Amino acid sequence: EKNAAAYGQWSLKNFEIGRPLGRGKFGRVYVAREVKSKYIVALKVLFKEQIDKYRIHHQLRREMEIQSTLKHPNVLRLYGWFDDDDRIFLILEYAHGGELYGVLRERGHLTERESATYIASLANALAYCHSQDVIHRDIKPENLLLDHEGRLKIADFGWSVQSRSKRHTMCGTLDYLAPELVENKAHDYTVDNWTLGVLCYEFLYGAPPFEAAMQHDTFKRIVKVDLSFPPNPPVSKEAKDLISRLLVKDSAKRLSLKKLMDHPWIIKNADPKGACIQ
Ligand SMILES: CC(=O)N[C@H]1CCN(c2c(Cl)cnc3[nH]c(-c4cn(C)nc4C)nc23)C1
Repeated sequence: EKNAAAYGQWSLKNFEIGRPLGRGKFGRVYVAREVKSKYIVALKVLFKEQIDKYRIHHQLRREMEIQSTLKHPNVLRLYGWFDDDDRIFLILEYAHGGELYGVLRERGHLTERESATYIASLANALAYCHSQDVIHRDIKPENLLLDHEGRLKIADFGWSVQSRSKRHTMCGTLDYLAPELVENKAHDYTVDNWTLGVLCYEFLYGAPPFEAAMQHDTFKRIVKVDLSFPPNPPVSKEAKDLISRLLVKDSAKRLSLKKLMDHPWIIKNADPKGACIQ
C-alpha cells in the first residue's frame, strides 16, 4: 500500500480515525490522522446503500468534482477520496476552529469588525467560485467553518451532514434563499449576493432577516423583501446600507461582489488578514 499512497490511492489503512464531528442522512464526519504524515483531516464517510437509496450518485459526483477543483483560502479543500465495498470516504480539510454557527449562537451576535471580516472573506470566496462557474454554494451558518486562526472556510455539505451540536434551524430552511429560488424562477450567481445580505444581517443581529415560526411565513417575507432593522443591538447605518443593497428583489440590481469589497463599511471594518475572532 506504500506505492498506492504515493499515487494518491488512499485506503482506510492510511488513517487513524478520531472523534465524530457530524452525522447526517448519508453518513458521518470524523477527525482523522494520516498515519505517515500525521496530517489531520476530516474524513467524511458516506454509505453506498444510502447513496443508491436516495439516488444521489450524480449530485455527489458533481459536488466532489466541484469541490476538488476549487482551491481558495476560504473554501474547505477536498483532497481526495477512496471507497471500499459499502462506503465512500472523502478526505477533507480539517477546520480546527469548528463552526462559525456555534460562535454566533454562543455570542448572540458578532461585532461589526468580525461581521465585515467574514462577509469580505465570503465575497472573496464567492467571486472565486463564480470565476470557476460555480454558483449557489449552499452558504448558511452551518456550512461556515473556522480554521485555527479564525479564518472562514465555506464547507458545502450538499448532502446534508449535520454536525453534532444541536441544530436550531430545521434542515432545508428557506431563510438563506433568494426570492427567485423560493419562487422556483430562473436564477444566476447573484443568488449568492442575496445570501451574503442574509448572512450579514444574521451576523449583526443574531437571527436571519426573514425568520418566521412557519416556513410559509418565511417564504412570504422573502418574496416581499419584508426587511426591518430592530433598534437592538445598535448597528451602524453603513452596515444597514450594505444589507439593503444586497437584499434587493431584482437580482440585476443587487450590489456586485466587486462593489461590496469597496463598500465604506467593509473598507472601514474588515480585517484584511480575514481573521479576527480571538
Ligand atoms: C455542517 C457540518 O455538518 N459540519 C460538521 C460536519 C463536517 N464538519 C467539519 C469538517 Cl467537514 C471539517 N472540519 C471540521 N472541523 C470541525 C470542528 C472542529 N471543532 C473544534 N468542532 C467542530 C465541529 N467540524 C468540521 C463539521
